[in-house]
Amino acid sequence: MAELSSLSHARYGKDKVRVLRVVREGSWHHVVEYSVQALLEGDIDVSYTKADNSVVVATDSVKNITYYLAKTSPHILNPERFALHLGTHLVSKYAHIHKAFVTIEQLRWTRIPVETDGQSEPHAHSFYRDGEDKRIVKVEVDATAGKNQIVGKVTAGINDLLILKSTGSAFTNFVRDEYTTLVEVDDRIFSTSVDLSYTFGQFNIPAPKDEKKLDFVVPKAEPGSIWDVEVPEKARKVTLETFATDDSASVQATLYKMAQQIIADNSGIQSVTYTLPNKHYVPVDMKYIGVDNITPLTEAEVFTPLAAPSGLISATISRKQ
Ligand SMILES: O=c1[nH]c(=O)c2[nH]c(=O)[nH]c2[nH]1
Repeated sequence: MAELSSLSHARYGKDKVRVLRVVREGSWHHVVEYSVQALLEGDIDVSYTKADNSVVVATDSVKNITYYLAKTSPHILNPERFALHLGTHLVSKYAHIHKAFVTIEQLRWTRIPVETDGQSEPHAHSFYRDGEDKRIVKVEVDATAGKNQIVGKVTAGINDLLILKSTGSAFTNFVRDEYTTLVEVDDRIFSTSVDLSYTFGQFNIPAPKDEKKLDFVVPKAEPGSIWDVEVPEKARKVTLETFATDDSASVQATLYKMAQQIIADNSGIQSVTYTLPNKHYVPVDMKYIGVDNITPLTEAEVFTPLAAPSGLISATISRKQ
């Protein structure tokens, strides 16, 4: 049996480490809620092939390290930096672990606006979930070339940002043949659930200098770079505003405009991927109850969402070298 197969890929760690962290600046509190996945690669083959656990940093320990850094890292409020800090610690602490893959899903907690003296002010310690979209950060920390030559790679973005526009969207001039039943429309509902990810160019990470390998140094934050904390909010804003204002010829054409704008705005971003389901809303034919809701089609007022099937439009747009 042994000669027939070999281990070609191995990676393990902890998934769904859920953490809410409170940072107190006096009475002004910050909160973040993350679900963290931290996976390891390295000289771990014998744990699979020889039942030798001496190379295994237990996934329970990976969970404990995640909580330890959630408590101690000065970068906890920023998921990119926290993920890089965690990954850098893992590859620095363990000689035989060469790569760490950290994925963070961040849930929204936004300050509740409270009216005080006729002015709406964000509350100091009360928050609400103002959207089911999540911020996603995927980090690879690679110390394969040596513990003093650590390389970081980051892809970040958004999942599940649900949007809809009731006009400003057309779909015409597509292939017409014996399979075509779709009618051309110059006005329709356009709804999608945005998954966006953008990838930064790789960068060097200084090795932690302290004995416990807990140091993590953040360099100067050039605008549009991985260290620029404004990038995520800018990308979300561009996505929403382009969707709202584009006179859409198709999901494809609007997607391309969003991605182009993100690349133009952020010099550190190398490529942008959107995945956009076309969540169809169909006009209801109400003739059977004596109401005309569908002539002309562009003036339909009552629609029903079609759960399935949906279109699925995806593309990656890359910066020209
Ligand atoms: O924007 C669209 N792109 C398509 O590729 C497509 N296909 C379809 O049936 N409707 C749409 N809409």
